[in-house]
Amino acid sequence: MSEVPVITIDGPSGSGKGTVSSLLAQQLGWHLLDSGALYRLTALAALKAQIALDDIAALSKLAKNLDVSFRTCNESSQMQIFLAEEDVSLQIRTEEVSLSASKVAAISEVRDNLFTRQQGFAQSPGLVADGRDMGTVVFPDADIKFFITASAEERAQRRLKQLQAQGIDANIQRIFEDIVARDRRDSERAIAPLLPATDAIIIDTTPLTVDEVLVEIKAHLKGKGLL
Ligand SMILES: Nc1ncnc2c1ncn2[C@@H]1O[C@H](COP(=O)(O)OP(=O)(O)O)[C@@H](O)[C@H]1O
Ligand SMILES: Nc1ccn([C@H]2C[C@H](O)[C@@H](COP(=O)(O)OP(=O)(O)O)O2)c(=O)n1
Repeated sequence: MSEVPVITIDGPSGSGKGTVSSLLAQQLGWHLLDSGALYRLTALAALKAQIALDDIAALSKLAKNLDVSFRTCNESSQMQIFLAEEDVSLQIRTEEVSLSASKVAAISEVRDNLFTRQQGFAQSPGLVADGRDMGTVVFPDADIKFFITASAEERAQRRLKQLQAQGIDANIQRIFEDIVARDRRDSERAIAPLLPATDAIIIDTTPLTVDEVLVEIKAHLKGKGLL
């Protein structure tokens, strides 16, 4: 067990881990770590500074010195993400940044330089940590670990709806292919690959709504005395 209670929620793109982690953190009144955002911010900062995605020395320096802050907007309870005082909450979600983030995330020096920063999010009264390696690498002693997944087809459909709701024109075949390619890169990389921790509770959300996933997670939290 960790000093401050930590819940880890790992899983592939579009499994719903971001939605579920954010709702759970709000409902518990705990802190939230969106670790994927740190990789996205590193990628965005590299694109802005025109640093090549194979320049390991420059990228790891960028990750180390990233000037980022996460702020909760009082009216909407939505998280706003700032890079050097610029609100980049939307910029970090573009396809270009998503693709670049998964490349940057495969560099071990970048991961090492983001490690301590991520652990610093574990503050009282507790932390919900969302990512790929929260339960395996960053918080191996977490109080409870979840790995949430869904079929690639379902995840592509969810992403399509999400983009359409934002008024973004999208193509289901392209989204599906991107998801499969990103899954492959995230799972096959040598360092911190996308894998459930051996002690993770695995939830297949393909047939479930967000509320049903939360109900299932909370039942496990109750069982562990965390609720
Ligand atoms: N269980 C679910 N059923 C249906 N849609 C979901 C479910 N979980 C998440 N979604 C929707 O799918 C989209 C992707 O979810 P998100 O939380 O961003 O995934 P991730 O963080 O794993 O990439 C969002 O629009 C979200 O509202
Ligand atoms: N702990 C983490 C979190 C994300 N990553 C990688 C995986 C993805 O390619 C990028 C972006 O992650 P993010 O969770 O924001 O992406 P999705 O919302 O799941 O599509 O970073 C990682 O390697 N380790």
